[in-house]
Amino acid sequence: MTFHILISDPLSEDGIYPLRQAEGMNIVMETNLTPEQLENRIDGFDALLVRSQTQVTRGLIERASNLKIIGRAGVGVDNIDLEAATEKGIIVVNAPDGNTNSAAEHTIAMMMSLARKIPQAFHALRNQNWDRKSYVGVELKNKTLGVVGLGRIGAEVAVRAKGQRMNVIAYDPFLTAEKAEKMGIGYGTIEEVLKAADFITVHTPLLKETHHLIDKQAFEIMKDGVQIINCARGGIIDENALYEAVKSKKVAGAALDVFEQEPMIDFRLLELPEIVATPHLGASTVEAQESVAVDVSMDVVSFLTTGTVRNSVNLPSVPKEIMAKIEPYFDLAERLGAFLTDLAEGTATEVNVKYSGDLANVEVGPLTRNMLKGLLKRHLGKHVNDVNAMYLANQKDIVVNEQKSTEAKGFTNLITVEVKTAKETRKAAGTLLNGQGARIVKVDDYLVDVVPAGHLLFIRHNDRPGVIGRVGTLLGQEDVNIATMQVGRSNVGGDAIMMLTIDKHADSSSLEQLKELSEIQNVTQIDL
Ligand SMILES: NC(=O)C1=CN([C@@H]2O[C@H](COP(=O)(O)OP(=O)(O)OC[C@H]3O[C@@H](n4cnc5c(N)ncnc54)[C@H](O)[C@@H]3O)[C@@H](O)[C@H]2O)C=CC1
Ligand SMILES: O=C(O)C(=O)COP(=O)(O)O
Repeated sequence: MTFHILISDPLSEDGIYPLRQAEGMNIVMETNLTPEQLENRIDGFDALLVRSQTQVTRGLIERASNLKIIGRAGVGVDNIDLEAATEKGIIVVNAPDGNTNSAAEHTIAMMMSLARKIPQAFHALRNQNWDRKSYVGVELKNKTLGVVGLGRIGAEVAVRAKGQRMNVIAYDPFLTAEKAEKMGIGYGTIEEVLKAADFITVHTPLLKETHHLIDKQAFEIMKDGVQIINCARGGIIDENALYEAVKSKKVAGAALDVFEQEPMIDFRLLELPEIVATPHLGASTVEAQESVAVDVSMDVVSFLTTGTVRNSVNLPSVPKEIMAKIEPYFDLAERLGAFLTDLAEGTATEVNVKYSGDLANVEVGPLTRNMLKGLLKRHLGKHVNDVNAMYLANQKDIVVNEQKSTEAKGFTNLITVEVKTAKETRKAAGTLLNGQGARIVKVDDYLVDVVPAGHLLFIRHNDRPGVIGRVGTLLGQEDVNIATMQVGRSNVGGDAIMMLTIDKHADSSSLEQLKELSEIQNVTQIDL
């Protein structure tokens, strides 16, 4: 089998060796495509690898009928329409750690350039202007650096700034007093940080919530003569507000690596002598590029060949050791979902899944997604997978509840799925028997022991002498061989069930004849 991989932004050749070494990878590198050319090119590719340049829009995703994985060789995924990818069941992975160091070093370099006006002085010198008066800077020592966003890069910047003998104060919604104390930095609300700082550096992702986080009002509460650094994302700082704040001397200078529009088309900010800038070079080191390309290539190979990834952005990551525990149950969960779709009459409005026994102590999200995949695939088709199963369930207004219990009624593990429709509530429970594989052990309130595979008939009837024989005879006449049969009843002469495994799909006329037999209430065929 050959997988087709399109690399549409420049990636380190040394870093993509996991792709080059893997068998069956057809790698196409086309890094100069226009958005239109890319849209016309994408169909047929299984994987797309990008950096920040390629805009992976909904339009592009819609044209990518075969795409399974988008790999972002870097951190920020704001150039990828995650919602569209998730809806289509395309997994998005990134390389969150590989460029942290380079981005932090670049931030410090930018702050020092800004403080000592190095780019401006160099520019003057280049123009043969020996000017020592215009480029008097300020020291970093004893100044306060405000860090907005203390994640991987923000934290590395904070550590380095302390090395410059700066005081550091940070704001991050996840920053605790203990962590701040451990790092030897101060913390506060965003307002407190903005008010206290001589230099402010932003390190948040670009989200709806962080768009124009630093706007006109934010500049107003800052110290006069504050200096700003942005090596995170254009758009976190409102460029128009920054322009005005620099013009009015509120802001003494700004160092920018990233811009609202990239590549830059409006150079107005750069006309201000207080601005220093680089064209999004934070991650542009040999080391970072190799590292992010290796990480993302490994995930792409791993996903295409084994279905597992380490750094998914649109699917919660599960630690390897937990994955090893739950993976054996994926198939059972999916089959239970499929079984109940066929069993329950009407469309599911609520699905309750209960994990008992061993499973109560592990992360079960992936199991629920597999169960939903089985449940939804019947009606929504092959494109349902564990990436989009939860999204599709939400979209169809299906309420999904998870429950856990250490008590497993004699089994070491048990997955019980209850499906509610407008018409009825149906239930099935399954387990993995040591060495014997998956079994459905309960349907509604009846105990059974059925391998969840092949062609099944679930029959509800009245517990009367001769019913079982009549079913067997009729199926025999219809040339349908019964492989296994289980019976159960609520009480003698009451409601009863038959659960048959048959060797082939029974046609609808056979099912109609079965339904016409006296004492038969209902017949459901389930193909797993
Ligand atoms: N210039 C460049 O070439 C590079 C830029 N980046 C960008 O740097 C940024 C940070 O990357 P990482 O540190 O790896 O990400 P991260 O995910 O480790 O850290 C982001 C932090 O921002 C915090 N945050 C979220 N919303 C916030 C808010 N409203 N206010 C304050 N904090 C908030 C989060 O809690 C998190 O701790 C991203 O935007 C990334 O795209 C990353 C690498 C290179
Ligand atoms: O990793 C990130 O978020 C970056 O901004 C790096 O972008 P790039 O891969 O250099 O286009």
